[in-house]
Amino acid sequence: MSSIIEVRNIHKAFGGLKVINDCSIKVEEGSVTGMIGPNGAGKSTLFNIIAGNLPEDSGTVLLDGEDITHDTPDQLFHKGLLRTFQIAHEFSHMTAMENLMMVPPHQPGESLFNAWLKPSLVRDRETEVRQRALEVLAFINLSHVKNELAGNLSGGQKKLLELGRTMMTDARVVLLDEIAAGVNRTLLGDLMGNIERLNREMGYTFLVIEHDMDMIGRLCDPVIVLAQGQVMVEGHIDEIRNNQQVIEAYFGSAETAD
Ligand SMILES: Nc1ncnc2c1ncn2[C@@H]1O[C@H](COP(=O)(O)OP(=O)(O)OP(=O)(O)O)[C@@H](O)[C@H]1O
Repeated sequence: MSSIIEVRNIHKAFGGLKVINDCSIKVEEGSVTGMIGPNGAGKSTLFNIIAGNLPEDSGTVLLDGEDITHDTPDQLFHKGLLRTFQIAHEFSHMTAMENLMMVPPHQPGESLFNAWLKPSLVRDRETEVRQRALEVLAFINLSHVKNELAGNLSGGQKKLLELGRTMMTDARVVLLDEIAAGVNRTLLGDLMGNIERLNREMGYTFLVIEHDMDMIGRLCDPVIVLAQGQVMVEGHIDEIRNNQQVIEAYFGSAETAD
């Protein structure tokens, strides 16, 4: 396997606080790589840098060997690197189906020029997008709520919809930031099953920040442990759980490594 994402020697400080400290990681293509670490370890900061939401102080991020350090989230979206975001306020007033149909980039329907001159193209494209949205809803088991406003969905259903949005485009790498938080066990099972299927059947690579160790244990291999803005250790979850350094890093924080 080759690296699809490579983070090289990233540094980031907020004022005098060094949060990411010469951090280097590799995410292998086709993997579901987990990232764990005590509160404040710098996991979200590193995610934000990879996803183009936060500038680094120094260092490089590569996607398939291409330097993407200064790409915007929109540019990364077009290159197939996405992160899930909570459904924004304005989207909560749209149905689950409409939320999915909003996603595709370069939708010809958005262009007045196309609407005037190529109405059939717009119609074809809309039919295609609608069809894909229906397939995504079936895949994520939300067909029964397709006409429900996103704001009325349960926490877990919203997470499924967020994952579904990544399926409306041709994603290659998806960054998941604590998607298990507040999701009930049944829907969490659905969510994990979908991540596994997207990985196995559609070749998605995932980088997952998660505090839920059951989810990390079931889905992720390898697991990277971040502490004080650096990689402390990387390996299979069983090695991580028994690693003395990791146990000590968690000791005294709100989380435990078991
Ligand atoms: N925009 C910011 N301005 C100042 N300090 C920040 C900013 N963002 C994060 N920090 C600080 O950087 C440190 C790392 O935060 P980060 O959210 O990356 O950690 P984390 O590993 O994701 O933690 P958690 O598991 O609690 O989400 C923390 O001390 C945090 O307070």
